Amino acid sequence: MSKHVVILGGGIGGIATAYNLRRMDSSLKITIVSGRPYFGFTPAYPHLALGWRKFEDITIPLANLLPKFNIDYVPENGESIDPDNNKIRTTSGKEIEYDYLVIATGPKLVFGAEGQEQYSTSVCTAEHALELQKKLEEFYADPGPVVVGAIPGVSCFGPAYEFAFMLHHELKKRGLRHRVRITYITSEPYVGHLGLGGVGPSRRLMEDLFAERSINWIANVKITKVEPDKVIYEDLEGKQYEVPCKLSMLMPRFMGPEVVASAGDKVANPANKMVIVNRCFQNPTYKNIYGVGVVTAIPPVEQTPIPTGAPKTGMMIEQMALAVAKNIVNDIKNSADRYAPELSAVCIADMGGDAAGFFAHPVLPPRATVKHKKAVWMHWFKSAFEKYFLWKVKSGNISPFFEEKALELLLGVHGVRLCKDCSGSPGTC
Ligand SMILES: Cc1cc2nc3c(=O)[nH]c(=O)nc-3n(C[C@H](O)[C@H](O)[C@H](O)COP(=O)(O)OP(=O)(O)OC[C@H]3O[C@@H](n4cnc5c(N)ncnc54)[C@H](O)[C@@H]3O)c2cc1C
Repeated sequence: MSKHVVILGGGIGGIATAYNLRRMDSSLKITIVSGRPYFGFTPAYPHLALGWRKFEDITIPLANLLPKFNIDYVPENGESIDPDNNKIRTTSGKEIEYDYLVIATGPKLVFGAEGQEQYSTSVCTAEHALELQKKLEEFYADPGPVVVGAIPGVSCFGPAYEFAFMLHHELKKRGLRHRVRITYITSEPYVGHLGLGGVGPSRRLMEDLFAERSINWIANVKITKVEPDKVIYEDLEGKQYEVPCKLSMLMPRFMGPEVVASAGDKVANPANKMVIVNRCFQNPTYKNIYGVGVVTAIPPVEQTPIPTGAPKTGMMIEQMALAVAKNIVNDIKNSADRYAPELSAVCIADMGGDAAGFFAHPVLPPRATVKHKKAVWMHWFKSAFEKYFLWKVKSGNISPFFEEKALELLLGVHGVRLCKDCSGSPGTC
């Protein structure tokens, strides 16, 4: 009888794992369980907030898409996991048995500063971005100071930089830029750290980009409170300061959702409830459970005075999805070969007219390759990549051979590597 792989989550990680599995083994039964009825291209959510994209441009309904590739779809969230009996329960109480479980739920958002959820905004989901779009329309009619930034414990800083740069661009276009003071406030020890310990000259570059755009910055501080008209932060000595604002967009912290915690401490990291995985993204205790994407527990790149985490970018997630699919298929075939993702990070901060890109390979230093580029073509590249990624999702082929070849030739990235010993922390193979 064919094996059943259940995947929790229909985002970048879940879809990429499902498509890789389908390509590698046409006989597998694959089920995606995901309460959000669409695939959303998360990197375009800041663009959605600014009205530069429509919801329909960057989302694809799952119910019609997945059956085309012989993937079953359950339009509900997973509520609990019973790892000893190999089954999950959905929010409606349906029990689904699995031979292999891939947890790819993305993060639970933690709005850790007092008043953040109430008085600030976010671009982390399409719904948040649409809400922000409405607020921005009111804001343009009566503008004032803006704070953009990240609270302590954030791992995903890219969207905050992007939003600050893109808002600058939009305000200029509307002839409003001179009426809006923009301040970037962050838990990173310096701007351009990005949760990655910096990438080449990212500190100098980000400082220059902010200075050229008249964006003030305050780094190495803890945002503690948001009020309707101000953001309050604390320095390392605990001294408090406030910055007035009419609008703020602050990145929340990420942790694992309740469904991961329900599987117990051998699956959920006690500190952040993310999925405990080894180098090959397999849970060390329950060997038929894997993690892919933002929900996996990866150690920070370095300790920082105010806690920050390592971002899990799209390229890293595609590499995780490829390794996990290979490992599941090899396990079924009784092959001993196991693969670990290389974990290479690409961050492209769109700035409206141009964009700044960074490449770190691998993410954990020492790095073999570090590249950076700021150019007009990078802006067009990011927009073209969005269309290309959505095409991949629509066509059911997430890892076309030409993409693998191009990454190998241009960046020296192979995506995954054969791993002789899976034990050990992610990114160390
Ligand atoms: C605003 C933003 C911009 C970003 N921009 C970039 C970028 O430009 N470049 C880049 O490389 N990376 C970027 N990232 C980082 C990363 O690529 C994205 O976060 C990416 O979407 C993560 O993919 P994922 O599959 O782990 O999670 P998601 O894409 O969030 O997908 C998770 C899915 O699981 C579903 N789910 C949640 N709970 C459950 C449950 N209990 N049961 C079943 N399903 C569940 C969710 O509804 C969602 O559909 C960005 C992140 C954010 C937040």
